Amino acid sequence: MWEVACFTVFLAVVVFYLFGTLGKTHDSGNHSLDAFIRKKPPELRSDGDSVSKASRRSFGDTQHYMADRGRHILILYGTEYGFSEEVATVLCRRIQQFADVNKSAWNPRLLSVEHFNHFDLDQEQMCFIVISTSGDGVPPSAARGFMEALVAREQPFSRLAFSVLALGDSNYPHFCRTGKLLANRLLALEAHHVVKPAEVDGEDWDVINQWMHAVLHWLGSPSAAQAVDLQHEYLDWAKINQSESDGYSDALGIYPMNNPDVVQHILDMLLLSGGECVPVPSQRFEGDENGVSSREALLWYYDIKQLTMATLSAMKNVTSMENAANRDQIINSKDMELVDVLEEWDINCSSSFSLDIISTLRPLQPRYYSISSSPLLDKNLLTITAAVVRYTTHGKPREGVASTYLQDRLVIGGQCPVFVSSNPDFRLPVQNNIPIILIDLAKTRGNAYLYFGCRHPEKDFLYRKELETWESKGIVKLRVAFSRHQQHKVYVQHLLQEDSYLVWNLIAEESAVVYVCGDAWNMAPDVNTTLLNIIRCHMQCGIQAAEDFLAEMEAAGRYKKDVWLV
Ligand SMILES: Cc1cc2nc3c(=O)[nH]c(=O)nc-3n(C[C@H](O)[C@H](O)[C@H](O)COP(=O)(O)O)c2cc1C
Repeated sequence: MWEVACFTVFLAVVVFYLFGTLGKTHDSGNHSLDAFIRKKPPELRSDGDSVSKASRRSFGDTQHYMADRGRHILILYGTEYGFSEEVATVLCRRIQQFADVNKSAWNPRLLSVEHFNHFDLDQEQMCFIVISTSGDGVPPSAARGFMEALVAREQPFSRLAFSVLALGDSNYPHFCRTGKLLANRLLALEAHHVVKPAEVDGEDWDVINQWMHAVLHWLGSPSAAQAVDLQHEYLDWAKINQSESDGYSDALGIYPMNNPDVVQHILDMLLLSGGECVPVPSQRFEGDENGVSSREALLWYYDIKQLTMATLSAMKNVTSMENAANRDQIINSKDMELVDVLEEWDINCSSSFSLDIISTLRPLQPRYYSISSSPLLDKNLLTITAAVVRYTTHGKPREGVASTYLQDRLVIGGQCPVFVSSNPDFRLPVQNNIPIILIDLAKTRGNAYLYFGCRHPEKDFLYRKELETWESKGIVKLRVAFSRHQQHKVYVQHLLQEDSYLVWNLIAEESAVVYVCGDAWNMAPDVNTTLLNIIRCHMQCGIQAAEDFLAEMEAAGRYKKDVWLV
């Protein structure tokens, strides 16, 4: 049962704050906002240890990064929401431990593919890449440049050994597409894979662990040592400090705060005062060297809703719940939150156990909201439009972390940690005389045709006033599909089909650009099918030719999607 209310958040002050403080140090306080702001410059680490910071290099380091000799391994990650980074960090730590235990010379270093200008795969001999798929089967935005550079590259790699761990979600039509493309591209460029690539559905740590196990097994084999020269060249990382901002801004990443009442309840059940010192997940945040209080950690740094298998396994060891079937039911139930398991499992807490539990939790991820304002109107104002998520499962009321934080907990005049995340592909055409067809997206210019879908004119017709004003001024031609207003459901694809001649004419005769924005699960595939039907009908062709036509449009940047699972 979903109760959804929409509202617009104005974030002028917040954004000013972000730009005003990035990179500066903060006086200590209850918590420093700087600590939350995701760093844009490259992350360089030789260890994946989330607690020890001794060997972590600051972004200010400009010395030769690979100053230590050894058998170098480059671990790359391409991430949108942080999970690839988390997995790559674990791999880095395991390789480091493996090298320590076996007294071998493996020397891993971890880097985001975002900074592909700062590493040179021609200089590398062994590279493991963890990369997710985002949008509608596209690379994470931070990985686009890297992927494009690889696609454009013609020269083969002479000696690169690699393996790819592709992260994804099989609920999406293009499962793990980026990782698969990447592995194929590297193979085509004559790199050779030394460990079978793997595809991970969601957070399936069994598959992740199997792949890491295979990586370590390979590193232990004589052929791995032979593959890598000990006398590896040094790379110069002096350029790494340069600002990488490209000025694009499409979504606002918000680090939300968990519900303080729920956090208090968890602290009570864990028998913690809230003042104990807890390390912050350093792979995500630049936190306090000495950790933060357990209350602050649970409020700002850790995900208390989506549990990891590590958390459940740790709790399983100390539960006094006898009934294994009930326990397993909880483990298998995806929407059990920390508070539920603590309540139902009758956990025997000790303070060290409680602190260990916290460190097994996933780092709290930022939530992304499309920016719904234009800098052309006011460059100091940034708005987002959010639906407040409240629902019921297992007989309990639940809430979305970020949307309820914005509505219930972030007070007017308050500050909230944010950063801007770009989607450079989802842009208006450079030539402004080209018509555009916008599907489920409220953004207009010139000859714009907007197909907007919602449930009911009185309930969720967002920006109705603005859109109708623009329509009356001839700025946009508006078509609205209501799914719950009349007896029959009407969706945007039905309106596109009705307007088949117009749509075809715009695409074929006027080189229109089509933008699809919103639901990745139903809407985007249905719109895709409708466009194929329109193409088939007007070109009098078969499905393959229509698919080729649409693929060409996509490759030419004339069919763009910004879609997500709702
Ligand atoms: C908006 C959105 C779009 C996604 N699109 C795809 C997709 O097309 N194919 C896929 O296999 N997984 C897709 N995923 C799932 C992610 O790849 C998966 O959650 C992955 O673990 C995220 O890793 P990251 O945090 O490193 O980006 C998508 C996830 C989101 C939130």
